[in-house]
Amino acid sequence: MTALSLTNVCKSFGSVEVLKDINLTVEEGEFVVFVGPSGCGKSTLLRVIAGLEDATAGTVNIGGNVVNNIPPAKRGIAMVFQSYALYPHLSVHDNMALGLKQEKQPKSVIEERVGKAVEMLDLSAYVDRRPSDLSGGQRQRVAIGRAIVREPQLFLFDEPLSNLDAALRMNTRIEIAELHRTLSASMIYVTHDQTEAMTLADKIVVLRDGRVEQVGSPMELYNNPANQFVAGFLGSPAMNFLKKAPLAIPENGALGIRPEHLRPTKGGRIKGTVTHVERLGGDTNLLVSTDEQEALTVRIFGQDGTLVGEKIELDFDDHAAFAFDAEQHRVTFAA
Ligand SMILES: Nc1ncnc2c1ncn2[C@@H]1O[C@H](COP(=O)(O)OP(=O)(O)OP(=O)(O)O)[C@@H](O)[C@H]1O
Repeated sequence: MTALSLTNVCKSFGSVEVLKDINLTVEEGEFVVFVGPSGCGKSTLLRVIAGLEDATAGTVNIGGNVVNNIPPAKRGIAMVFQSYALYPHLSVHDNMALGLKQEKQPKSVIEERVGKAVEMLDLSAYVDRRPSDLSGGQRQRVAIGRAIVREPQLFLFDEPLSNLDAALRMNTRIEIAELHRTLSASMIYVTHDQTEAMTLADKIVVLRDGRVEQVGSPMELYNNPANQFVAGFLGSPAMNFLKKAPLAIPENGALGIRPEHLRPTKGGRIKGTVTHVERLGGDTNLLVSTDEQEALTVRIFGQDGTLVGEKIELDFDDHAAFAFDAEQHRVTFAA
């Protein structure tokens, strides 16, 4: 069954068109990530689905029902915000129970659902604490718990990890993935972090300037990007784009090569000078300025003794490279 379908959804604020003709489906149990640069409309799209904003045009259908005129509380969704949005004067338990109380659920149901969520999220030791006495990660788990107890048809996450530090972000990301496996629930997750998108999603929706650029599984998008924007957005370090390429590319186009596909090779087709070395322990990134004055990143697996200022020759397998035309669309290489 389809958990969500959006048909020709548009949203304008005054004369500013923020969402332009969005068509999209989320299947039941699917984890869908909306990703894109700041200001591309991710949060607005999530808020239109939640009912916190009205669509200017188009249809929002949740679980088979058109919900355009249905208020947020009746849409069968639960939303988790970046800012947690917890009530400071309520305990963890009461924060999680509040939505159910407002729905006038019986006390036994409230206690059972809150108890289950507390256990699932490892919050047993904190049920009586106020949010101010919790760490950022614990607060976000409470916010997630508050969503879980409502047993929604669809979970909406709006950049839930952006206030957490790097280590906690990774742990919480894994917890969210585990939660998705346990609940088998439909989830939509907004982020501008391509690592979160790649690691969490069954399906990624890449947005740019209010439009859908491409939809697909993480590996489909990584291995088969439709255009230069998607190719450059997914992958870290980002794909290199060469204007002066050692292969035939369209006029004013670009050759795309991922950093991990470039390797130092004596007599290699790309020649340059190392301008910076990033030693990450497990990997080494070399920043190279080519003899054609273009900047490249090379990712070397493991540790590498290359020094800044060294001359370097690089090569790559032709089949691992991408060609883009002057409009940044992907094209196949001429045979
Ligand atoms: N209430 C509003 N009134 C006017 N413009 C708005 C309103 N809300 C959002 N916008 C504009 O809509 C565009 C998309 O905003 P949105 O918050 O959806 O982007 P985003 O992709 O989520 O960005 P970020 O990653 O920075 O949160 C932006 O240009 C923003 O300024």
